[in-house]
Amino acid sequence: MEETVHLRNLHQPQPLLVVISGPSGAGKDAVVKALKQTNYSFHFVVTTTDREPRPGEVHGVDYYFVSTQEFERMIAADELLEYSTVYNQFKGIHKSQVRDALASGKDVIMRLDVQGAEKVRKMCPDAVLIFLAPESEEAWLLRLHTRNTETDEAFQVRFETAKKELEDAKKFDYVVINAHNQLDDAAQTILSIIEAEHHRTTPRRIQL
Ligand SMILES: Nc1ncnc2c1ncn2[C@@H]1O[C@H](COP(=O)(O)OP(=O)(O)OP(=O)(O)O)[C@@H](O)[C@H]1O
Ligand SMILES: Nc1nc2c(ncn2[C@@H]2O[C@H](COP(=O)(O)O)[C@@H](O)[C@H]2O)c(=O)[nH]1
Repeated sequence: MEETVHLRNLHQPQPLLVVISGPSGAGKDAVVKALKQTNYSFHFVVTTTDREPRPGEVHGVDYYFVSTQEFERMIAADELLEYSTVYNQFKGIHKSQVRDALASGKDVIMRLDVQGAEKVRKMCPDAVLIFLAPESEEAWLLRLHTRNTETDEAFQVRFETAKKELEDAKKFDYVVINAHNQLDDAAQTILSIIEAEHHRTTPRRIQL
């Protein structure tokens, strides 16, 4: 009698939880936007925040904008998977959003500051952590200045925080350089990482 060969069991990709992190101005939002423009189908986690929307930001697309009181209610009700105070404002991720997306079989991508990424690592060791970084200090400063969304004081806080965050890059699984005017290359590298992750012999298993 011939032995059965279980080829079908060899490749069974599981949905990934991918965290894109890195210092302010590294290009996290830009790279997520670039990923959305590719054929890759994923769920982008929309963060809830109590900060005011910036011009052009859309509720439900860029963030869920809520009052501080509503955010505090979510914390008390234990509705958030992760939350942090980032530059004096609350940022957090609703558990149900992530669970529903993973249950649908889609990869889930979230962009978090570095402290948030570390919290997700503790809660979910099988998450894929990607540290996005600019290629030089000059390019990075130019980028942050060109975006023109911070006061001088806020800018300085982000810059000082970023210097510390760079030291944490080694705790991540991957580092991707988002070189100036090479955004599509950075997005492509992230897609390659995700593709490779789907071919692991032992798939990462996300349990929340
Ligand atoms: N590769 C790149 N080349 C040139 N400009 C870029 C590149 N990547 C991003 N940018 C620009 O740099 C600025 C900062 O990018 P972005 O807002 O995506 O950073 P971020 O990491 O999400 O920052 P924050 O953490 O403060 O939200 C934006 O104006 C964006 O358009
Ligand atoms: N810890 C978390 N950080 C988050 C989350 N969503 C976004 N962020 C990060 O906050 C800063 C500031 O963002 P901004 O839009 O106000 O400039 C930035 O680094 C984001 O990546 C989150 O859910 N948790």
